[in-house]
Amino acid sequence: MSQPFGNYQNEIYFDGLSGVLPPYPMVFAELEERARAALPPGIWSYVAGGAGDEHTQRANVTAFLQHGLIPRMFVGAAQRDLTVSLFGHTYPSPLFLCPIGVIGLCAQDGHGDLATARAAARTGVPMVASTLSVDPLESVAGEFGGTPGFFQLYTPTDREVAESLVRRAEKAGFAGIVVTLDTWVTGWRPRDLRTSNFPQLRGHCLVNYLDDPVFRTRLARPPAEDPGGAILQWAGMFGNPLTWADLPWLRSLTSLPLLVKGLCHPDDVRRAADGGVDGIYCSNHGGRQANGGLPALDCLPGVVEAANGLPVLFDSGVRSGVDVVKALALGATAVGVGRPYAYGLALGGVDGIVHVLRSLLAEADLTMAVDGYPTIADLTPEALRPVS
Ligand SMILES: Cc1cc2nc3c(=O)[nH]c(=O)nc-3n(C[C@H](O)[C@H](O)[C@H](O)COP(=O)(O)O)c2cc1C
Ligand SMILES: CC(C)CC(=O)C(=O)O
Repeated sequence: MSQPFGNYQNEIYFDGLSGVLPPYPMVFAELEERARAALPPGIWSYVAGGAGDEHTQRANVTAFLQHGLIPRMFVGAAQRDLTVSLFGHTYPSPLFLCPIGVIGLCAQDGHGDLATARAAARTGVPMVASTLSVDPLESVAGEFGGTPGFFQLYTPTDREVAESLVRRAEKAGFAGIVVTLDTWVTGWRPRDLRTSNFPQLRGHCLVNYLDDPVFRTRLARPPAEDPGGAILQWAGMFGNPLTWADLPWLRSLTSLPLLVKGLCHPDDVRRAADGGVDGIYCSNHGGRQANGGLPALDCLPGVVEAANGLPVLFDSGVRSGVDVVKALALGATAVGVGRPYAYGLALGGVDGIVHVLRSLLAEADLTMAVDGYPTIADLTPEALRPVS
């Protein structure tokens, strides 16, 4: 049995009774509103924004409303089990922290990557650490405590630099490599075009390249002497339009578990599985990359079926504990928290992230208790009906 996450509710009640108001919002709408006020406008619009008119981004969220949980009685769900086994490690809950490239900049001290890793250590919720970080991947992994996290690779076109990043992630103790496939080019993002701060934001998140011994051999002069040259060198190798022909090479890069992020089509899932990946990560990048697509949740059942038993990580649109329960019922092995934890970080650093995670878990746990689904195994598509 995992820890009773619902106890967080009692803690808040008792704090409230002793006159200490909960310092952070309990629901996403308020979290978002307060983060908007707390973050510098350019960072806010970058994090909150998406592709085109953001229809897909909104649909990711509303898709959850199309599914209703059916409560079951006489189940006696007094004990719940939310533990999940992933690649040989048992995590206390099915949540994970999505890779967020500029998460570093959402923290008041500019070290949001480290803060996220510390929140992972405190909650047992693993972090998928982005290549695009403010803090070096070795320092991030150094904060994981007993919660092994994953390294998300943006694959540079320079294969030796890619290999070096993976070697470093292995050496730093990451538990797996997540290769993101849907962002080799940035989508059409009107909010970023309006604020035109995207290049500057990215420029702050290149430490993993600038520190990399192989990347540095590609530079005429060290980054400290010629920062502009280093950024240009990086920009020239960032976007790698990978094809299926690259999968054997990606697979050969590591013996760690390899996951591919951004898969929504069952045929792609089957082909990736045939190519030897260890896990599928179903996501549409939170609607940041292509507008006009299906909500990621609608793709999940097909992905799960095609994955044929491989673990399926899911993100895009998760805003509540009930959303977590629904994604599990549709077959996700683990459910990713994206923007909500960025907002928690902006409001309260490590404590803010921990609060967001504990709130999601308390709501998920209590929903499973009330609705009579005590374990994740009990959550099947049968637990859901379409909302008319
Ligand atoms: C500001 C921001 C930066 C992101 N950076 C990355 C990244 O570096 N690598 C990656 O694979 N996904 C990145 N993502 C996508 C997330 O991993 C995830 O797919 C998405 O946030 C899920 O959608 P949601 O935030 O609406 O729940 C980013 C998302 C946001 C909001
Ligand atoms: C486009 C990348 C540089 C970062 C990212 O993944 C994102 O902003 O969604």
